Amino acid sequence: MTHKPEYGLIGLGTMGAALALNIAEKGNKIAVYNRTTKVTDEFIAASGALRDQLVATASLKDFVAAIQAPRKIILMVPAGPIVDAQIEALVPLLDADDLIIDAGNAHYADTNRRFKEAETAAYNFLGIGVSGGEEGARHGPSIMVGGAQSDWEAVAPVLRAISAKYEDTPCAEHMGAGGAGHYVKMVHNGIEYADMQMIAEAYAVFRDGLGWTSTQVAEAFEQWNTGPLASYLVEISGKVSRATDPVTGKAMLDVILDQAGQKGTGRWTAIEAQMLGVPVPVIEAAVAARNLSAKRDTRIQGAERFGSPLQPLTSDDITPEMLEKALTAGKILCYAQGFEMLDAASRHFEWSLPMSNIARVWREGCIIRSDMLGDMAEALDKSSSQNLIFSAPFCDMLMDCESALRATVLAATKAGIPVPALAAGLSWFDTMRTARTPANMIQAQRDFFGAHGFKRLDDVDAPHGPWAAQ
Ligand SMILES: NC(=O)C1=CN([C@@H]2O[C@H](COP(=O)(O)OP(=O)(O)OC[C@H]3O[C@@H](n4cnc5c(N)ncnc54)[C@H](OP(=O)(O)O)[C@@H]3O)[C@@H](O)[C@H]2O)C=CC1
Ligand SMILES: O=C(CO)[C@H](O)[C@H](O)COP(=O)(O)O
Repeated sequence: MTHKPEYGLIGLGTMGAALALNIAEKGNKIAVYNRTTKVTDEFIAASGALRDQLVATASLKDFVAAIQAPRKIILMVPAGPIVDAQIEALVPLLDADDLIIDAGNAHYADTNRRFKEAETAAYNFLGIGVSGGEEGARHGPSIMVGGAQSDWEAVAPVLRAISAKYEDTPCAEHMGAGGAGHYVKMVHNGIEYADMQMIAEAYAVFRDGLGWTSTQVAEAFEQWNTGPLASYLVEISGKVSRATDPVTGKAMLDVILDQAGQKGTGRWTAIEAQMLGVPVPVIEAAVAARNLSAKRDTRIQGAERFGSPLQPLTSDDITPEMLEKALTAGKILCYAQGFEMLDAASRHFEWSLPMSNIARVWREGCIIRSDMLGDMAEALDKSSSQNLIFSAPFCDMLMDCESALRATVLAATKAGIPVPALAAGLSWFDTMRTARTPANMIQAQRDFFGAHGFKRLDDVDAPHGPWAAQ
């Protein structure tokens, strides 16, 4: 008699189908269910040698019945109300001790709420962030787990087995209780937005400033991927720059509309950073840039009304080497902001986030994987709360790259090329090394119009200004 699978997965879309095959390939039988049965049939038909590991079901009732209790059921459906509806449909069919694992990009607050609902209804729940896109889900994603330690331990062998490996170390870790896993995934995506935006800004300097072709841009990205910027996003930027459109024969990038999509995780990161009072201006600039990109009609109207600001640049203004250093600085600054946010969240939500292990889990499998993360993990091992810009080797790297970042922002500004994320990184860095900011002016203004009071630099006990007398 064949054993029933312990695992089941609902939602055979891009991520769910790949994850189910990954789980099957690692020697686990898995039951699958999809709202549209035709998709299940096609998935099974294409499953090849893994067919015997898969148990296809056509109803939720059959799906639950096909799994051995205590069941481990992975949801890979769009985040939000669909997850709630799926849980609501599932729960009446479950036994106590069954475990629901939401593996989509849920908002951590929804995940916290779902934990409470699970406690009341007596099933177990995990919220896990999965990164790596379709390829990662199929062959090794980075996995960030939130929930009870005992539930993590129940699934850890399988999650570790399917995860990406960095020198044999699985990129799957328990981040903490409740929504901790989804929170870490959210910040991962915020950094992803910032990383992508800064690469796009470098592309803009090449394309609009130096007049480079996509092939020339591809060469620069390919070169950069052998140095400190070595990362998945730089690698794929080289690939997309090199690609040719099979329809027109033009460079692929030259036929793609300049409106960036978004599902919301970057925006959530910016909002949550504001809630914590942690500045993440590079991420905020990246989110704003996506929003601005969407306003194409207004931008076209602006170009017609005000004229394009674009001026050509020469190699006297900017070189690929300078841009590489500028991007290196920008990358350090945006990761520093992301980790500072995670440290603040860890304390605020009392999660004890494993800061250096977050960097380790991101070394492979996920979209922001990059060579720099190994050094970041070591720096966070030494001090998990000190901002990364103060840690070796990033302190020295920033000193080395700062002038190139400044020159890049200056050159781009002179040429009329918007570089909001790089400029935001530079301003943040400049502020972080300014012992006396102009915030004394803001304090004086606040006191003038609202008697809000201020602290003084000296010991004089006079917390208000002489405004009435002015
Ligand atoms: N794509 C990516 O690169 C990544 C995505 N994610 C996250 O993973 C989750 C899934 O994303 P992805 O695989 O890309 O999405 P897809 O759109 O490819 O697949 C969605 C799946 O959910 C099912 N579904 C949609 N609506 C409902 C509904 N109302 N009730 C039941 N099932 C429904 C679909 O079934 P049907 O066939 O019937 O439509 C399909 O199986 C999301 O939370 C996403 O943010 C996380 C990391 C990376
Ligand atoms: O989570 C991911 C990778 O880590 C997804 O690819 C994410 O959906 C991309 O976000 P957006 O659609 O907002 O660009």
